Amino acid sequence: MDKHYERGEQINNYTIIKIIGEGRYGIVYLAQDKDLNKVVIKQLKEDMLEKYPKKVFYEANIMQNLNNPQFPKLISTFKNNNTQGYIMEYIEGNNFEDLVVRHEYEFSRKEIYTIANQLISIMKILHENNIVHRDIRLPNVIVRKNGELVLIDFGLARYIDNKRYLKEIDYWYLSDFLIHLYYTSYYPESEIDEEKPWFEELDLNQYERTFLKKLMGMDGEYNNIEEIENDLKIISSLI
Ligand SMILES: Nc1ncnc2c1ncn2[C@@H]1O[C@H](COP(=O)(O)OP(=O)(O)OP(=O)(O)O)[C@@H](O)[C@H]1O
Repeated sequence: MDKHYERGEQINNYTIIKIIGEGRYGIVYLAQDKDLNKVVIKQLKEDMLEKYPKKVFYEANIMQNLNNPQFPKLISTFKNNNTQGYIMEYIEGNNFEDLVVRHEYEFSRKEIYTIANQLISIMKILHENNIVHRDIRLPNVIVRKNGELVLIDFGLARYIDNKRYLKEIDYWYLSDFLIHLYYTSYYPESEIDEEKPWFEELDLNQYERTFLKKLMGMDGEYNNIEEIENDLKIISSLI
């Protein structure tokens, strides 16, 4: 059984405030230093450490190589008696799942294009560093108070190898992310709505539809991020 740190306990001079998540790989805590600066601590589960001693540190390794405000900074790794893991910068703000599900926020076209643009910039940094994130989903993008987006959770991120780990998977996730935002202003016409795919259900113009499909590889495919940027520019200029 993995140790679960309680409120007030310490990991490397950081005081635990509470658990904010627990997945297959680890237990995630919110903690603070003596000046009350918050950090996030990821404690790796013992069985995962045993099974995948290298893989479980990919996230820390990749974060260490990304020095940019669009990603949380890795502060340090830790190894105590029975626990191991890493400590990272805490990003204050709402994630997109909170905005969509809890706040029921309806995104306008203009906002969706701005978000798409920011996500593309984030993907550009990643891919230039040869990293594919593989999990760009609503809960993994936080909006800071100043409107900047931050991508978190590099648990599935890998170095691009053009065999198993391809950059195109992030294009697919970008499309899926944007489709979720389009759905925030979608209201079915009748209660008993027939099952339709998103590209028929959503009120998209032909450029948006092709853009989203192409990102998913359903209608041709993008070869690079510049092509994606160009198409988004055209779409944005039409509103
Ligand atoms: N650097 C960070 N700053 C702020 N919040 C964070 C940060 N990293 C993770 N979180 C939050 O902590 C919670 C758990 O994090 P995370 O998703 O990485 O782990 P998890 O619980 O194992 O989830 P999953 O199994 O879905 O990957 C989430 O609510 C996430 O928004």
